[in-house]
Amino acid sequence: MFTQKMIVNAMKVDPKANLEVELRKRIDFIKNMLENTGMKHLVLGISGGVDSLTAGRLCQLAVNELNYEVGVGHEFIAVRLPYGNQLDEDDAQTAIKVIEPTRVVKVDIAAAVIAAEQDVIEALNASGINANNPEKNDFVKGNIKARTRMVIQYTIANQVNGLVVGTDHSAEATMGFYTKFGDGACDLAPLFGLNKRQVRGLAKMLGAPEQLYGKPATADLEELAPQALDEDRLGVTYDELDDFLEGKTVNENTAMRIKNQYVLTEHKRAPIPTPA
Ligand SMILES: Nc1ncnc2c1ncn2[C@@H]1O[C@H](COP(=O)(O)OP(=O)(O)OC[C@H]2O[C@@H]([n+]3cccc(C(=O)O)c3)[C@H](O)[C@@H]2O)[C@@H](O)[C@H]1O
Ligand SMILES: Nc1ncnc2c1ncn2[C@@H]1O[C@H](COP(=O)(O)OP(=O)(O)OP(=O)(O)O)[C@@H](O)[C@H]1O
Ligand SMILES: [Mg+2]
Repeated sequence: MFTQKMIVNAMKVDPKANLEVELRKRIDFIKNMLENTGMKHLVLGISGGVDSLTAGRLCQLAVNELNYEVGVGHEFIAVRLPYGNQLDEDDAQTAIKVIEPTRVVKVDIAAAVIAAEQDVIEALNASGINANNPEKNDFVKGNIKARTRMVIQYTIANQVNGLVVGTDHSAEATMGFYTKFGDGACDLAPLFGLNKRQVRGLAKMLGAPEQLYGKPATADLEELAPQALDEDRLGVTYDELDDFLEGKTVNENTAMRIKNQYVLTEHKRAPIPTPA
């Protein structure tokens, strides 16, 4: 069993972090990734949530600095990936205004997601595997959405010879609250080492309005529960998770829930098992 201390050490959250220092460190990290790989483009989906706003603005600041310091041609491509009409589209547009990305590319994922979902359900039913549970299908379809967004971001990265940026931070990583090889797939994860309140703090420093830096987190993947709050799904609040990751004492049931979820999702953070 993992102890709180083991999880805190692995998730690398500094409770005394100075956000000015964190900001500089993360912009430099992104710049170094571009310099070391020889690539000039960064690609990231912008949802309307605080994580992608923060990571997106860090990317833009990194390419702006590189364009000034080492030469032009560095770009941040913000990708809008709605599933049909997005309920919080206004927030996504506000995020884009804050980020001021080099470019915005929009791809509606609905057709691709529906095609994959329907074809698989049909094939499973034809093979004798019952795939007609509406709740399960809705949950599984949520993961298809996250993985379709991954496919599109990598398609753009392939086209422009760029890197895909991830938005995973330490609160999300602890709970494994992401789709394996979906939004969990990326070439760099500049928010890792921050808990959720630190991500919100960075967003505020970067000029986000309160409506975005204080916005309740939603994966927004379920059609049977649009805009469902992460906290309802996780069974713990981000404040509790953040406190846990800062080494503070939290309610015993909460601590147990976090530790259990950390164990259950260890496979998402670990290298792929091989026989040798
Ligand atoms: N012990 C183990 N060792 C190795 N592999 C293991 C495994 N257990 C499951 N697996 C594999 O992992 C799969 C399950 O993982 P996965 O496919 O990720 O699916 P799962 O973890 O069941 O679902 C993803 C969760 O993340 C949430 N999410 C997703 C995307 C974005 C956000 C957000 O906050 O924006 C949140 C989503 O709401 C849902 O609760 C299994 O089907 C299996 O292939
Ligand atoms: N509709 C969307 N358009 C573009 N990218 C998306 C969309 N939905 C999800 N993503 C991508 O998947 C990532 C994971 O979603 P997640 O909900 O964890 O982050 P967020 O929406 O940025 O912030 P929050 O967790 O506070 O809602 C996003 O950061 C973004 O890169
Ligand atoms: Mg979100």
